[in-house]
Amino acid sequence: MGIYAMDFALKFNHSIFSTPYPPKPSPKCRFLTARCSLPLSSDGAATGLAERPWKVADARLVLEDGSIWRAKSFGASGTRVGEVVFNTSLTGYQEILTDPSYAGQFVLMTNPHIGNTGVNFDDDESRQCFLAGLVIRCLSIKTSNWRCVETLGDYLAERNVMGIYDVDTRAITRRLRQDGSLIGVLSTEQSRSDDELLEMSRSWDIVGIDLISGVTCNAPYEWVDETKSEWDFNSDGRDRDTYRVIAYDFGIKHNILRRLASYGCKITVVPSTWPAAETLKLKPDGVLFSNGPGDPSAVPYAVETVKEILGKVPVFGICMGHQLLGQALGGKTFKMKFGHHGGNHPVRNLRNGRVEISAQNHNYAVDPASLPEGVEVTHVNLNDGSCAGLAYPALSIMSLQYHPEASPGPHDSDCAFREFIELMESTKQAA
Ligand SMILES: NC(=O)CC[C@H](N)C(=O)O
Repeated sequence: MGIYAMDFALKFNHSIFSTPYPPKPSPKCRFLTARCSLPLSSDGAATGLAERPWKVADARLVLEDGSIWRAKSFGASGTRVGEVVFNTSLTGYQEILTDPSYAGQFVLMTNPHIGNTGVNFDDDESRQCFLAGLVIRCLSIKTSNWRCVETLGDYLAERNVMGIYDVDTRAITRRLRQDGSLIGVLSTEQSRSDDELLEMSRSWDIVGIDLISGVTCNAPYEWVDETKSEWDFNSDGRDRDTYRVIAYDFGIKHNILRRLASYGCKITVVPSTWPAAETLKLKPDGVLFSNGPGDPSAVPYAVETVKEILGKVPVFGICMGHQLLGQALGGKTFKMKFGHHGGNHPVRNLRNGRVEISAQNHNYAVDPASLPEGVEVTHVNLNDGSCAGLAYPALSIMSLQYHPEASPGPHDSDCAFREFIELMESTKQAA
């Protein structure tokens, strides 16, 4: 970590140190004093993350546009190819690392300081990290959190995930915003030439690949865990009837399941290829189509399953599930320039006019103009006007392009789960 980063860390933590902000001239000396007195040998050695004087740039990120970004590696070593996307979340890197929707992608965090809260036992959103790698500006040399059990670097190394730091994430983000998503190759292998890595990046594409088959579960299972009481922020689900929900796992995040359970659902999670007929045989009150990685046009089998279920039971689609619903209704999806990835995207709920701050992670979107009459656009992304939610009341369909379960938050859209419960309730009563 450079002096700039340490200055940032100290300014950022000014309230902890009770120093005024902006600091008066004298604290400048205190920054340097603090930096020199960092206990590198004790804490540094314990975390394994101390920047040693001899750590030099040992990794390259080669983008398909021909740019080469030298960086320092942490986590696993090797060579990986993937699509580079930037995420603007300030918190939640553990949840992001374990969101299966990032399969095939390098996640670049725009927050310049990552790793400071380490990794804990509770925050994984799936059984493993499926992403291609992590790209960050500064790797925290210390961890500080009451739940921390491990450093970010150790966590990634154990899971064979590559990370790089000391790279100009701001410059790469500006390039992605200007030119759109880019494929990149990350490598620590000095034996590979720049040209070889560039060729690799240019001969791979995320479009048209079924990434869901690599992340879905192998067999159906029951899910019972609710949001833990110390974390629950909404008691809406208490004292309700129970609803039997089948959740299609296209890369499902655990917090979707926890929120459904907290709202009183009895959930069976099924693999992405689970036949619609088997689902209907179980006579569920509702079906959830989950989030998931990659191109929704590359999984026609999933669209067929959705089609067979529509109109027979209330359904809720989240992110990939929303895109598959859009296609099943006859609409089209398209790839966005650089997508939406972050925990701070404003969305307008057109039914009640309310603005929700939402967590988002998608590169594709449904084209509302391609949808048949009767399908209602219920939510709009306020950053670019793209479709953020759909409903088709005649067939008891609702869907969101973003994440109502957002973990670690924001929680503005949690009410979508209550709406799904109400959809199942009203359908039950009408039967
Ligand atoms: N989070 C998701 O479900 C992502 C959906 C899809 N993979 C996309 O990038 O648009």
